[in-house]
Amino acid sequence: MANKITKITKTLIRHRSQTLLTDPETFCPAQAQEKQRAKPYSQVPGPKAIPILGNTWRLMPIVGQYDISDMARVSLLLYQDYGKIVKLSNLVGRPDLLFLYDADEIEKIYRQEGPTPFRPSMPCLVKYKSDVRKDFFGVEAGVVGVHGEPWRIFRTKVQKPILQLRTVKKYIEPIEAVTEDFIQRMLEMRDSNQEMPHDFDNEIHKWALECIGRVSLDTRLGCLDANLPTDSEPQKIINAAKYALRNIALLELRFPFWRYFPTTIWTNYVKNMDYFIEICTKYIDEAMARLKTKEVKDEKDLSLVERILASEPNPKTATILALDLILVGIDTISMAVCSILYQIATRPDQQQKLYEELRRVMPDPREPLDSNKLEEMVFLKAFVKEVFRVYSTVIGNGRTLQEDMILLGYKVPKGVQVVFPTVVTGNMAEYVSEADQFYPERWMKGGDENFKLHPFASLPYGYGARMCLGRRFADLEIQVLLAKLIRTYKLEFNHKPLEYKVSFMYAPDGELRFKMTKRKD
Ligand code: HEM
Repeated sequence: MANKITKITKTLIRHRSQTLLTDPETFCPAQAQEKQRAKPYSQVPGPKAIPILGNTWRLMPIVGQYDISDMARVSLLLYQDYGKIVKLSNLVGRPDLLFLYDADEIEKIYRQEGPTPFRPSMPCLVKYKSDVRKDFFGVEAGVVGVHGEPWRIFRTKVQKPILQLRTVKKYIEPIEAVTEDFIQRMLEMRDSNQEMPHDFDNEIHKWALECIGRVSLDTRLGCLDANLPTDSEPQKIINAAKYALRNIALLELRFPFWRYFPTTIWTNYVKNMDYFIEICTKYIDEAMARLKTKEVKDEKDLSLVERILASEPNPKTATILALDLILVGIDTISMAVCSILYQIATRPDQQQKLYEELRRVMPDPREPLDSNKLEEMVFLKAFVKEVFRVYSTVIGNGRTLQEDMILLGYKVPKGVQVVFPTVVTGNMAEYVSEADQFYPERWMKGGDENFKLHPFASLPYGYGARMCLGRRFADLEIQVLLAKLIRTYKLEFNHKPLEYKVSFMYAPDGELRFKMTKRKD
């Protein structure tokens, strides 16, 4: 009998300790209490939905109260009207959007995400990859618009070479060469007032495309040639990229007619995407042919594309990667550059500080850049971070919850798309001291220690396993351009101040007629 009791007691103790280890609520009573006290999801504040059209009408042209091009202001309005957690529910054909303006809660979501974070973006790209061109993409459809295990497998294959500093450093020289050509083009483009043409943003697009072509297709596409004919290949790629990205917001946020029948925007979108596949296949096949005849002694001699081709004999992987990099790597970087150049041109004191740093690091501007010199440009990097904080090029990031969570005291079910409006949180006094001041030094070591800077308030490249795959190249391209340009030229903007708008990215809206004059030394 005594034996039986001991056995039962032991079983109970084992069961109890297992429960303690596996059930977080028993393990952490505070969590259990939080869950008990949490309010239902239905009580999350937000604009009221109307029958049939739900809240989608709010994003429709004319009748809608929110203009997509004003999305940055919309996310601020939602915060001002409803507080730190706002639900936009009953959107036709898509799950609820939950806007979250609390950096601690954003941090909680990022830190708890599992091995396959789900970024709710680009349903039209998902349809294109998984349905319209399933024949081409198959299961290994890349990283953009791909989720779960297929995303993890693809990302694991390409992540190491693309994020390795060793690989990125190899591109300082090629990016510098592209940038020198671009600056030469800028000089040629100046009008009699030494100002850039009205469509200078198109020129920045060409520079971005030339950089991404060099990195992801191992080629100089020739976008910076003067008098590029409108039907030339590079101009066609630029137009296609612009079209695809600028229409994604319309396709995704407005009433998704394209899901039910092929609208004009959708049909053109598909044509553009098909064109990208054609271009990427052409250049990757050429790179493969070159690699086959190349004598390789060391992996270090290989370019990024060649490293991928060497490890993945099916060129499809390199082709799909190139496609993804081009899809997200042109507009993001060129809009970021439009914004950064506009800020440096309209802030002469900051430009002077940057110039002094560059003169110190690059006493002879004709000498090539290297990683040590770039490392020393601390003010330059801080300036770029401050532009991203105040004018977040990507206005927000997001995650689809893969587990139920308690956020700011509400029970939020899995499947809800949580939006992190970086453009608002990066400017909240609660997270950033003197948030309304443009102060790059806040990002520098040895700055004011009492300055608050919540690490999750401004994350221009996202966070975690799904973070921007091209961030190292983006940083490199921006640094090289700013360093080369401001070391030798003064940039001014002598026109009416520009407002920022969202045309997929958040950037100054208007003609970037910068005045460019040579410095004396
Ligand atoms: C300043 C320019 C750029 C900004 C602000 C930016 C920002 C971002 C952000 C916020 C994400 C989402 C990250 C997340 O979910 O946590 C992202 C993803 C991504 N970015 Fe960038 N990006 C920039 C430039 C580039 C460039 C130049 C490339 C290509 C060379 C690139 C390639 C990608 C790719 C492939 C993804 C998807 C990663 C994945 O889902 O696994 N980005 N970017």
